[in-house]
Amino acid sequence: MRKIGIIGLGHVGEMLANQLVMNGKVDELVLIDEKDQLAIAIQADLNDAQTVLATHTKIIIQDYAALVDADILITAFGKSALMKQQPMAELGNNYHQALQVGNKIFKSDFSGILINLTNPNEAITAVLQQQVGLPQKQVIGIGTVVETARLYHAIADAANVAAANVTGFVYGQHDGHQVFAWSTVRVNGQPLTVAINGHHLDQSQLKIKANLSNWYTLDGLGYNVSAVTAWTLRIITAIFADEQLALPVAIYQPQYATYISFPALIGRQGIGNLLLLKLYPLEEEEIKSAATTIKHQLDSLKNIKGE
Ligand SMILES: NC(=O)c1ccc[n+]([C@@H]2O[C@H](COP(=O)([O-])OP(=O)(O)OC[C@H]3O[C@@H](n4cnc5c(N)ncnc54)[C@H](O)[C@@H]3O)[C@@H](O)[C@H]2O)c1
Repeated sequence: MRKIGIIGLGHVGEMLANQLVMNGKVDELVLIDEKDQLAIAIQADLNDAQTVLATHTKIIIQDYAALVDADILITAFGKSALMKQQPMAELGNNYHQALQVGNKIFKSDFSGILINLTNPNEAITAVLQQQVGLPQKQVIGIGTVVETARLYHAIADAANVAAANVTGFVYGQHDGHQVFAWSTVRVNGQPLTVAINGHHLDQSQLKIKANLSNWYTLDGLGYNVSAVTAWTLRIITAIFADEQLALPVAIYQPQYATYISFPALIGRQGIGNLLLLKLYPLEEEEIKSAATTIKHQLDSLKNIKGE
């Protein structure tokens, strides 16, 4: 039996629940939000939709105790409307929510893999890991997975190839101190220093295009939802199938002594081996600097702890 929990049923949590149920990807789904009526509404709506499906998902709502035997828990609580002010504007609010939610998860005796989507991603993942008390390899953030996907999209468009032909990673801090590790990027095995499918690709243009994709989405919708949902589903599949899939998720990286977005293998155990790739010295420096930014963000939380 596959059992998943989702905490926070806003744009992202609701879409994720919808995709999991509609595609028959889960046998039991636990849905939790601070708004009771929202959880009741989503449960009713999904159960109505299930009348046409050949699969069935048992949907449980507002019950932390039901997480005890869940395989995977997604945290997607927050207040994404704050991001219109600036990318890290959710920090104070989400920190307080993370303390409360983390404590309730701890009391539920949940022992599976926690995937955190809440922003600021690396910092909140670190806070949740502390609160929940699970081993670091079982507490993962979505990190720079979506930034990496945007880079694939930009390269695929510029070189007229499929995004699936692109590999490589953006490291660092989601929505903040991102590090585009060009040394890791390949298109069908070729580095960007050679012509790709007859196209000479300009790194700074690719970076602008990747960031623009985020800008267009936020400008028109006011939030991001489809890409993060699709990649979370991809991670869920990798966990259930024990794939050892490499993605730049937010993980505890001992070398930097902090949670940071860094490529690692994902499987049934959560995080397996980290990918210690040979990067350009400048990239190494930038990752170190991103780690410092994340540590400062975590330090700043100590000052608001007493609120
Ligand atoms: N990493 C990414 O690529 C990415 C992409 C999109 C969103 N996000 C982040 O994911 C989070 C959710 O995004 P969204 O657009 O769905 O937000 P949203 O504001 O639409 O919804 C958040 C939901 O969380 C609920 N909530 C708040 N505090 C709670 C608590 N203590 N317990 C239970 N529920 C609680 C709210 O009631 C609301 O329904 C945000 O932090 C957002 O920044 C990350």
